[in-house]
Amino acid sequence: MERNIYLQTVTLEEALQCFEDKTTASFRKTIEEIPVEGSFGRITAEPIYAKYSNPNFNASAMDGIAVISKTTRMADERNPVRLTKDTEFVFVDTGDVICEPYDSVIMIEDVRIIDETHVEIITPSHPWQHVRMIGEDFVVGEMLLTRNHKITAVDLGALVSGGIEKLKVYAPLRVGLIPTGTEIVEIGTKLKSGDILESNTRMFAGLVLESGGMPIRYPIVSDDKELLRQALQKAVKENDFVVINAGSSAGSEDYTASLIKELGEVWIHGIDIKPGKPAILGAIEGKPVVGIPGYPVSAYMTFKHFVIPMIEGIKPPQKWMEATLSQAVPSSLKHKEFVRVQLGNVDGKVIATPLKRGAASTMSLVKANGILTIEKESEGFISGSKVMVEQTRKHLELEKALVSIGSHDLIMDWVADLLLGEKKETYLLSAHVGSLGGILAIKRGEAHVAPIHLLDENTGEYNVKEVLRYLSGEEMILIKGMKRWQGFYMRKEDTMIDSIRDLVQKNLSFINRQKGSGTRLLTDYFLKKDLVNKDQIKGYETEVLTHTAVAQAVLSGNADVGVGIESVARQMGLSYKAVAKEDYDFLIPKRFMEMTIIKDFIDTIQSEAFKQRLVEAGGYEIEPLQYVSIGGNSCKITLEGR
Ligand SMILES: Nc1nc2c(c(=O)[nH]1)N[C@H]1C(S)=C(S)[C@@H](COP(=O)(O)OP(=O)(O)OC[C@H]3O[C@@H](n4cnc5c(N)ncnc54)[C@H](O)[C@@H]3O)O[C@H]1N2
Ligand code: MOO
Repeated sequence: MERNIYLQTVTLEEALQCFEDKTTASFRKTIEEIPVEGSFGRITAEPIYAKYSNPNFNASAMDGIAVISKTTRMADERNPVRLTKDTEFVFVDTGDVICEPYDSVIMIEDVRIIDETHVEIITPSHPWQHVRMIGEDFVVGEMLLTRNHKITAVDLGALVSGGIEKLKVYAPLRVGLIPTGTEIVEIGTKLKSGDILESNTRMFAGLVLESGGMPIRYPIVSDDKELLRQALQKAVKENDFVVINAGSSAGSEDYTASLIKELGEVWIHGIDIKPGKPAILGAIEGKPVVGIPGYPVSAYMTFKHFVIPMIEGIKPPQKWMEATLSQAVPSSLKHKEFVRVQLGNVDGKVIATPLKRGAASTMSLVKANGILTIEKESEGFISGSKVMVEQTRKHLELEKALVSIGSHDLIMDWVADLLLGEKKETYLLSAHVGSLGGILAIKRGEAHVAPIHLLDENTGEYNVKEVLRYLSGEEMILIKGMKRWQGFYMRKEDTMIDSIRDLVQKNLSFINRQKGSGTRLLTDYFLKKDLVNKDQIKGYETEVLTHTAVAQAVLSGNADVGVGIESVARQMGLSYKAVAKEDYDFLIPKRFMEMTIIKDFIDTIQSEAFKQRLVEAGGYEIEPLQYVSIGGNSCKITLEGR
């Protein structure tokens, strides 16, 4: 069995430098001449000069009459000047040619029509008044665009006005994309256990297009060295740049590095970054070849660092901003790490909420609008640290982000969707850290809203006590009215229970929620009520962060029973036994209540469309909203509905 152990790693900076040095010598861009109509988004290969002036003649800028300026010099209120058609004036419209002897235009509003052939004016018209002189915009021979300029829509207008029919641009870099792996299958295949849908090169194709290149995607190649060799040789022949996806690490069937070495050279294998460590940089026949690690986030990171700048010809500009971390991000000291974050603006402070760290988490890429870099040999950051974050979605305005941190529920996804559907501007960023985590985020000024459901066992009341306990200083609004059902998740055949006691008696395993979540509190309340000790529960120590993760564990057989909301049980087709109806409240600092994003949020949860979704999902009830005002150690209900 052939294995390649590559643990020789270099820093990202060294790798970038090496790649840049080695490729500029060997790698040229071809230039092509194309019609102007097809040049949008292309990069100019030479400066472009106007063939015509704009305008190309003296043109009237207004509807009116063209006059000879010197004949109007004496006009005033008391001594109007009378002009005769065709010798002293002609009627002109905007854009008409102004030619000798005329040199000036008077707007029609300022002309008194006397008869068919005579007009009078009462103010002099100075030379070139309301005339766009030849070349006013640009003159023949003037440079319209420099070289290395990416052609935009407005540039197209200027080019055509300047008479440019064809222009020289760089041929888009042809980027060959080879997906590899015996377990990798095309979209449309019915998945068997072990199959993985080929998604990385689809993402790459998008990234190549976004950067102005031309993606050429090849069929999936299984882990067979000969087939891979053929695919690689073909791609090298047909492209300027080749990307091989997966097979980069130390597996017994990871051939990428050894093949590139056989056919060309490998400069680097292994970079001190996470995700993205096993990346390979090399060349075959003078064309750069990059071996990309298979995990989607690793794939994205290496593509972003090594392929995109090569396509664009320049390193794309980065936009950095300072942000406060809402959760700790510890690091292992071993690599430079890239953590995907959600950036939002709370009270003028940019808050970065870290997303899932795993290299296989595609959703962390989908949800992120920023990337936080943790340098090698750094222990990471504690919650509340000020960090610099690279913004990845510049079109999203942070001011429009409604930051929600707290308990998990599917309804937050529906709210997000409805906000963008109906309000179109406010977008929801929601992080699931449990109810207590939500209250603490509000306390630290890191969220606008916290969805919470914390039961007070003694009174049966929800949330008020905990809000008072942590947030007695500032006035808070607790929006009440949402109710939801929680119960046991079970598989139909074998794991049916009616109570926690049954769970113990039937010796079934449990999947728990994290400490600080409302569902964990509810579970502990069931235990107390049924006089069951947590040590009797198999799996009590295994925690996950969401209802969906609990349901998935039960569905897959990794656990037998869990506690969660009804809507998720229905969505995932699990058996379910209802046990408790709880208040799912929204905690909002009073000072935010007048913000548009908060008003949009409240409008949305009161909308018919939202209620409709609750009905469709099942397991929810919504009553007219009540605003409970909590602050200064007091609690009063101030408003009913809106
Ligand atoms: N013993 C070691 N094992 C691994 C190491 C290591 O240092 N020592 N590194 C790990 C790291 S870090 C990464 S990253 C991965 C890279 O793996 P490969 O590039 O060899 O890729 P595969 O093993 O073929 O695939 C891994 C994984 O990636 C996903 N994948 C692959 N191709 C696609 C695709 N076209 N579309 C979507 N997803 C894809 C899939 O989940 C594969 O299972 O190696 C670790 N191992
Ligand atoms: O480099 Mo791997 O990408 O850390 O997962």
